[in-house]
Amino acid sequence: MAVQISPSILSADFARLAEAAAAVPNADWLHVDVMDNHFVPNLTLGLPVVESLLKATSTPLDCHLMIEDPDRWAPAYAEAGAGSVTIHVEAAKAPVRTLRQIRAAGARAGLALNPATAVEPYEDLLGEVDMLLMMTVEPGFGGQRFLDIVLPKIRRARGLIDGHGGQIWLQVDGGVSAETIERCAEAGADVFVAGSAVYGAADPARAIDELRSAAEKA
Ligand SMILES: O=C(CO)[C@H](O)[C@H](O)COP(=O)(O)O
Ligand SMILES: [Fe+2]
Repeated sequence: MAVQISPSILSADFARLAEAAAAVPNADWLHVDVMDNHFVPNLTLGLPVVESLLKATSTPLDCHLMIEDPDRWAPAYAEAGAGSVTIHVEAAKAPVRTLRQIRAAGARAGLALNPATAVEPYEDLLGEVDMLLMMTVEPGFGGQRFLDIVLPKIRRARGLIDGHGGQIWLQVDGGVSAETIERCAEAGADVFVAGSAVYGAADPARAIDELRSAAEKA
């Protein structure tokens, strides 16, 4: 699978989100971190902002829901037009139903795992997902340090995906930079979220090009 880069607008200026989207025409996705101050200790944005962003950009939205009740809210993001909607296994009470609802609404269905959550118990859900998201920081904030301890799990997830034989993407999120992206790619990731490494750079589009070539080299 070709490398895909999904810059996280968490590190952009929330008063200028349309400009943040326009600054990265070479992005494959725009990663939107939805946080509710319950599942994670931070509060960001929700459905109304996603609806406005959808009107402001043609780049597909990759919505990462860090919320307590994804079963209630995830389908609405898909119905609104998000290209991908990811729910956390630690939060979902009915993940199979919710993943099916996301797909039925026309979006790609993602399943996210916190750094300490093992992937093996979710092997039977692979048929329900289009993407696995491996958190490489504890969710809640941008700009954190990449957790190397997640790399063996990324390798195991790659093995499970390859064994499954489907077209499941493997995303990494948290502390992904020019310095860490090669390790993620070597471990088998193919979709890379980067917030501070893109929006903290003087030239966000150039930062994406650099991340992409580093991942492609690995
Ligand atoms: O889900 C997230 C945090 O919970 C963000 O997507 C992630 O942290 C991106 O920011 P950075 O690349 O700066 O780590
Ligand atoms: Fe995220």
